[in-house]
Amino acid sequence: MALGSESQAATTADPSCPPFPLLEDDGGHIHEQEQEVPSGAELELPTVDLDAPGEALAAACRGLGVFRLANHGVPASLSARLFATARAALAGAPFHDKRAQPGYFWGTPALSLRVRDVNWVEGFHVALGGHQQPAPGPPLGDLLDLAAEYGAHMARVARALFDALAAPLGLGADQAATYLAERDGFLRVYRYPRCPEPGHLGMEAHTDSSVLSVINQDAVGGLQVFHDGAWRDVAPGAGETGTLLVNLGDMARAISGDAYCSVRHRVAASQAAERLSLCYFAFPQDDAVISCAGGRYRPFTYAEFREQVQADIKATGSKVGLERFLLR
Ligand SMILES: O=C(O)CCC(=O)C(=O)O
Ligand SMILES: [Fe+2]
Repeated sequence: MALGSESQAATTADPSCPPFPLLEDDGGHIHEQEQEVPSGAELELPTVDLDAPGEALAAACRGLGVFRLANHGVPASLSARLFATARAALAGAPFHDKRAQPGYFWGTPALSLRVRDVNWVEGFHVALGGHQQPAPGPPLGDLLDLAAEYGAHMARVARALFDALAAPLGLGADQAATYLAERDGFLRVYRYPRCPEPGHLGMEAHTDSSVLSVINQDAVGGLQVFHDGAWRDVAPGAGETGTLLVNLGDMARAISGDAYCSVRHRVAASQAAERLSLCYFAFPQDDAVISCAGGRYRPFTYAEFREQVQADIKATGSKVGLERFLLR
């Protein structure tokens, strides 16, 4: 059931693609456990209006933990320019050039260390929050400039959503401020290249460690949400200039005492079309003590949580997450 040889990683003919390992003769064994889980019908998501989030937001957070966001105020022209630049920087550049660029990654090493589970994805990790980046030439330099402008919109959106979803939790002013460091989040610019064979995931199943994550995707689709015991497709909607998609992460679940849902999700790889997405993640401040009266978790700092996740991934290849902090 193992790959013939990890050293025999095959590349596709496309020079923009990283050397993703392909299966040799026993196609389809990857993610066999995932594939035992049934696939259900497409999942309808609720829509929240950022101008009037109200009860729709609270219901979406308590229910699915994922929703579409309308009236988000991100200019369609900014989104379109960012996608075009991302396409040029990823699909339009040879792998050998990209791998030398700051922030470039492929195969999501942060989520899995096992070669056989490598994810069919590449991208750039862009730290927001004013860290001085060396200024590379175009198209990556342009991408970073646009990402900074887009990141400011994401911070605005995240703060507005957080204040609305935190209100019913009765957080103090200090908690409301430190539980979301919206300007210090990061942006991942993903490209899921066309995959030459079935049985691969673009991104394996996980919950986000964030407070909340905001996904902007093209019209290709591939995102799936685990709901009622099945993997359900999420329609991409109108694509890059339409509604955004928001999902809550582990920190929203912890500060709400499990009232809010940190949704399990993954991305299917497609043989038919490549997919681009821009994902923004907002976290608590590193030293924020996450606690919830009557909750199931012991108080922990966000830095502690992040370090535990990294340690678990290093030791086992997978994230354990909040279970690690359960009160004994
Ligand atoms: O590309 C996407 O739509 C989702 C990516 C994702 O789930 C993640 O980066 O955590
Ligand atoms: Fe995610």
